[in-house]
Order: sequence, then structure tokens, then C-alpha cells
Amino acid sequence: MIITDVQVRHFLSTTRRHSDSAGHAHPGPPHQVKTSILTIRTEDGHEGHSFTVPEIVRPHLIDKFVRTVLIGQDHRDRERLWQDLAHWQRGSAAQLSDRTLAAVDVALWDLAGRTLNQPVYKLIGAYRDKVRAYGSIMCGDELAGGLATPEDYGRFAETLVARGYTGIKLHTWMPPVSWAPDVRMDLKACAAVREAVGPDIHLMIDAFHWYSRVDALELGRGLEKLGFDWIEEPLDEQSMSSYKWLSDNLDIPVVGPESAGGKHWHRAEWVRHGACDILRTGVNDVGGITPALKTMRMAESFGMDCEVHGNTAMNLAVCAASRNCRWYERGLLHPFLEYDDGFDYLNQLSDPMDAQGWVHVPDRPGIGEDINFDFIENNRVS
Ligand SMILES: O=C(O)[C@H](O)[C@@H](O)[C@@H](O)C(=O)NO
Ligand SMILES: [Mg+2]
Repeated sequence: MIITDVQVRHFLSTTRRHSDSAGHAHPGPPHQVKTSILTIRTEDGHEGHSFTVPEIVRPHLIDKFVRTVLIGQDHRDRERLWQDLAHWQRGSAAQLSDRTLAAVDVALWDLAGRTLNQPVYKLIGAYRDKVRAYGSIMCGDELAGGLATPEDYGRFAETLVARGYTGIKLHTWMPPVSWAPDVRMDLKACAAVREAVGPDIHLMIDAFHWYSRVDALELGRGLEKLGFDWIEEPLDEQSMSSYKWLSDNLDIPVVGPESAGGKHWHRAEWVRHGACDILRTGVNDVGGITPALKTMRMAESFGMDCEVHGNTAMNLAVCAASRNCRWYERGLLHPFLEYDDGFDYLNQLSDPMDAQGWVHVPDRPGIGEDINFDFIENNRVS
């Protein structure tokens, strides 16, 4: 049970997902990206893994903080190890981010599952074996036949419903798109989707993240007429009082915070101040499965849903082990990409979805990823 090693390996993975200058994902030609796998090993040879990007597990962080906290410890002491690592953040000169905490926590949960030959969502205490998915569409673009017009969104939404999705979330146009942001265009895209899919499909929006209060109010009021389920991140989430103002002035539920720091502590303040109607968490956003569950349980005690940000097995495990979230965010999706092709370093999808829109939680030991270790070794760069 004692942790004896923490290892980081980097390998090249091929993807058609590219990031724009604002960090939003869009389709493009296949290219290789450097991907990292963090492995935590115990004296009896058991291993737990998590995937991330190299910057999140750079040597300074692994040597100064992660190894210092983990080596020699009982891997089952996840709560204490998470707390110890989180306490290091204050003295890390802002180097030790929640993303690194998440990578470590996920690998510890994966280690527990693989050691016991059990899926993590069952170890946590499962609530269900399948979760309804909404299709999370990429931010808009200026690609002909992509997501360049409201009609493009409508057509794509039709294909998503045909695939089985019963919920669809639009990420609308944001800079660097030349003319974005534009509330009126956002509403035209939302209206085109509602027209295309009819009244029974659940629709949500994740809008430009820095609208003014007035713009966000106009957007929200327009969405109320279209019967949308929620409005997400239309304002800068650093202004909790703006979200309280928006929530007080809208009927459509306001979801958040996604990108704001502060883990479950800050999300408790959002609840206390009435800054949202539906809370939000995400394994990468709050520093792991451990704090994501704390956020989820806290929301439940206030009678609130808490929707989970992001795809992959780690977020699916949180959804499967929780009653008070309605969706799994499956994405990001685009007409030019085939999401079901998955990742080249996994042997199969971690979030397979049936024709009725249900994602079935893998019954595999650990987080639930079927890792292709041969691929990783064959494409390893360090
Ligand atoms: O800003 C983006 O690129 C997207 O909003 C992205 O973060 C997406 O994962 C999201 O916010 N989902 O809710
Ligand atoms: Mg979002």
C-alpha cells in the first residue's frame, strides 16, 4: 500500500483538435500533441494513472511537491494526501495549480480501483450505471459548413439528435472570431437549434464568458422564450455579485461557477450568496475527484443540482456516483469531427453512448480507461 514511485511519461498523440488564441477548441488537420501520463506506483507493484498535459506535471511540481507529499505514504489515504498537497499551493508561488492536484488525485483513485479490481464509481458509492449525455458543441467558427452560421448549428443539432442525444449545449461564437461576441447572433443560433430539434430536446448555452450584465440579461431573456434549460458562464465568474444580480433578474437557471478558482470552498460561497441556481464542478476545475465530490454533496444539502464540467472517465465517475446531477457533458463536438473515434492511446471509449443518449459507465477496474500502454511506449518522447 506504500507509495514508492511517481513517474511521468510523455508521448505523442494525434488529434484533429486545435486550440485558438483564446484557448477554445476547433477542428483542423491531424497533428501530434505531447501528452503526459502520470503514474503512481506502490511497493507491491500496483499502479494508478492519469492523463494530462506536460506543463501540469513538469519536474519542478513533481519533485518539489508531489513526490514530497506522496512517497512513503499509504496510497489509500487520499483525503489526507489531497489536503497536504492543497496546503502546499499557498507556498508554491502560484506554481502548484488545481490541475496538478487533479492529476494526482485521479491517479490515486485509479490506483485504488486497480488495486481492488473495482471501478472507481463503485468504490465511491455508485448511484447509477448509466448517465444521460448532452452533446456539448464546440465554440462557433468561420469554417464553411462548420459552425459559421445559425443554420450550421441547426443542421448539426439535427445530426446530434439522430445520434441519440436528448440534450445539446451550444458554445456560441467568441473571439478570435472576427465579429464575436454578439448576443443577437447567439440568440439566432439558439433559435435555429430549437427550430431544428423541436420542443422536447433539452437545450443549454455556454456563452461568451465576459458579457456585460446588460448583454447577459438580454441573452437570458431571449433564451427563456426558447425554453432553454440553463445559461452558463455569460459573465466573468470572478464577479460573484454579478451572477447574483443575473440570477435574481432571470427565470432561466444560471449555472456556475466553472472556471472560478477556490475549489468547493468558493462554490459554497456561490450557494450561500445565491449567485447561481445550479452549481457547477469539474475534476480539473476544483482539483480532483475528491473535491468534486465535496462540491456535489454540498450542493445536495442545499437542494441544488450540480452539473459536472467536462468529459472523460474521471468526470463520468463523479456523475455516476451522484444523484444531484442530470447530465454528462459529452464533447466537445463539431460537424468535422467524429467524437466516437476516441483517443489513439485508449483501446476504447471511456464514455460509450447508446442510440438513446445514455452513456454507460465502464465496469473496468480504476477510473475506467482502457489504456493502450504499447501505444504509449511506441510513441514515447521522454
Ligand atoms: O471556453 C471553452 O472553450 C469551453 O467553454 C470549454 O471550456 C468547455 O469545456 C466548457 O466550458 N464546457 O462547459
Ligand atoms: Mg462551460
